[in-house]
Amino acid sequence: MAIRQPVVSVLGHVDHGKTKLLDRIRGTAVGDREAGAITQHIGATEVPIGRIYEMCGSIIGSKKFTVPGLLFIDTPGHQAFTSLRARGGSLADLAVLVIDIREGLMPQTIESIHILRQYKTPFVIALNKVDTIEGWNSTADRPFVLSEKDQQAHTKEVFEQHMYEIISQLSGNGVFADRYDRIDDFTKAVALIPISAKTGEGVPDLMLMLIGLAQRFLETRLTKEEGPGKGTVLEVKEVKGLGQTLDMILYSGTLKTGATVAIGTRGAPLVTRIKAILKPKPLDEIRDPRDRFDNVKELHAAAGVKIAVQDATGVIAGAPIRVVKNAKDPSIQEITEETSIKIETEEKGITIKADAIGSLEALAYEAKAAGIPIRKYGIGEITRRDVLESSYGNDTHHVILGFNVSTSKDAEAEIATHSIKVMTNNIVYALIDDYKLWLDESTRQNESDKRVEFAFPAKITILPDHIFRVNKPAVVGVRVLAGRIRVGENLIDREGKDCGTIKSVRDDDGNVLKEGVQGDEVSVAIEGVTVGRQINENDVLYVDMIESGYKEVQKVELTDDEKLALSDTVAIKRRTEPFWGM
Ligand SMILES: Nc1nc2c(ncn2[C@@H]2O[C@H](COP(=O)(O)OP(=O)(O)OP(=O)(O)O)[C@@H](O)[C@H]2O)c(=O)[nH]1
Repeated sequence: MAIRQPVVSVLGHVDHGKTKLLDRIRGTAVGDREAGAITQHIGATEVPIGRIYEMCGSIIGSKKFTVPGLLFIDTPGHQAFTSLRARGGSLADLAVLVIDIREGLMPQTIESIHILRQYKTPFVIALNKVDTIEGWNSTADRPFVLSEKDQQAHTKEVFEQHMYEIISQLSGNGVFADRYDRIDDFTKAVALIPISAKTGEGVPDLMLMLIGLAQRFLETRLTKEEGPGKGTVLEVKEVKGLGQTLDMILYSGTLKTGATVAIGTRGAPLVTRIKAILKPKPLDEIRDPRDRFDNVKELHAAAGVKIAVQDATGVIAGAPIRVVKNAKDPSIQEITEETSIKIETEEKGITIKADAIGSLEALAYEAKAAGIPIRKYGIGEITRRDVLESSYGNDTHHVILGFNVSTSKDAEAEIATHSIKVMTNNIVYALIDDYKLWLDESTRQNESDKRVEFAFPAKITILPDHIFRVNKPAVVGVRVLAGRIRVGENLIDREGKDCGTIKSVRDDDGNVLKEGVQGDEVSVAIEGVTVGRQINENDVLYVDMIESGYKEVQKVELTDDEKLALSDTVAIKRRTEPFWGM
């Protein structure tokens, strides 16, 4: 059975070299036109197997592959990866995760790992910029395993140090990786290929590794399905002279001029007709810029192509496209299913928004993994309606997380009025972390707010030789034995007798304090008592509590000392009211 080229995506942290690598691959792919087999693509670069044999020279040995080549998606980054979908998963059959050998794992590297795992996409790691290792001796386009042999012992050592550092960072993130030429079982370890996107070193090894993995593990997935074409829309463009065009990747079957196609939109699928299938002419054949394309009658997967269609209203990037018999074709239902968003919602939860179906699902996936309930979700900017609808439930749910989206002007006006917390970020897991931090902070805040609302258990003792004033008010030095005391609280003694009200709390220097906490020695002004009558040196006093306050305080986490002070207080109260607090 014939198999098609795997579709390959390139992901990684900003500036780690994704674009440079794709540029290098494009340069590689063009190669020698005389060698034939070079096909120009839209939105993708094909590296035919013949070219890979040439590039790899001796390192490939006598191996032969039936995989006809690799089709790299030209748009790098995990946003492209998640928004370009096929069969409900990612369009990419394989991925290359680019890591700068000097920088190691960065936020978007980790994000990419999460996404690859979520989509179960097999990947290899391109350890980029080896040419920046001190003393590295570069030879353009050489396989890494050969290039490495020519390096000085010290340079090799520095290289290995960097590599092992990254291998250990990866293992800390659950990825067990090793240098590709040291792996025996590719089902157990992720292949790490040192490369330089600048000099092209290691690029042959990378190609070989991708082809090898596709051949060993993806044969069934890549088996050419004959029949109606299936693809994914990359971009919708209006082109002068051609009208509405769609750049797309055809990943299965055949596409013919004149065929009827169903395409995903935000609403019901659009059914339209292909007016023309356009392939870019080789650069050296373009004499007139208006004549950049060749018309083809028929196209087989996998390929990147531009099609001119009669109508493209409402078509979104990342949408599925299928050849159908007519507007009643049952397979249109599949389009509806593929464009439908599958996110579990709960009665109480937060709102999430993202720029595309794939990224929204990625955000939902991470939220679920972090135990964050979702009540509402949607694609596109954060609107006034989102804000209004997020003010249900308790405060911790008054939150909107936005991935790669902006907030509309009229929504901004409502955010403050409805006390909605809006967090946006272009890294999914950073967004989840932001939410968790905010949640911790606001839980703490709520707790301390609650503490202010009612008296807290506290136990103090009046220090000997610290009577500064006898009455009106009495001013005495105390040590806080447990809990904390605040202005306005009433004090009682061990018998439950009233011992006045705290009017002020001050430190040694006379500064006014908000409170005195366990371990503090402070001076307090107490109104309603006289030293020598109701209170005395060495007396132990407690903060008086009311029953409703006691019930509230039980909901708050108390320290062991506070618990002891509380049980003392309860015992005192029950001397006069046996059922106090029950
Ligand atoms: N020395 C050296 N520089 C490199 C290499 N690969 C990339 N660079 C440089 O690193 C910088 C970032 O490379 P890009 O390809 O733009 O990185 P990117 O990952 O595509 O970045 P974004 O598109 O911004 O996410 C550029 O200045 C490149 O020239 C390499 O192998 N060696």
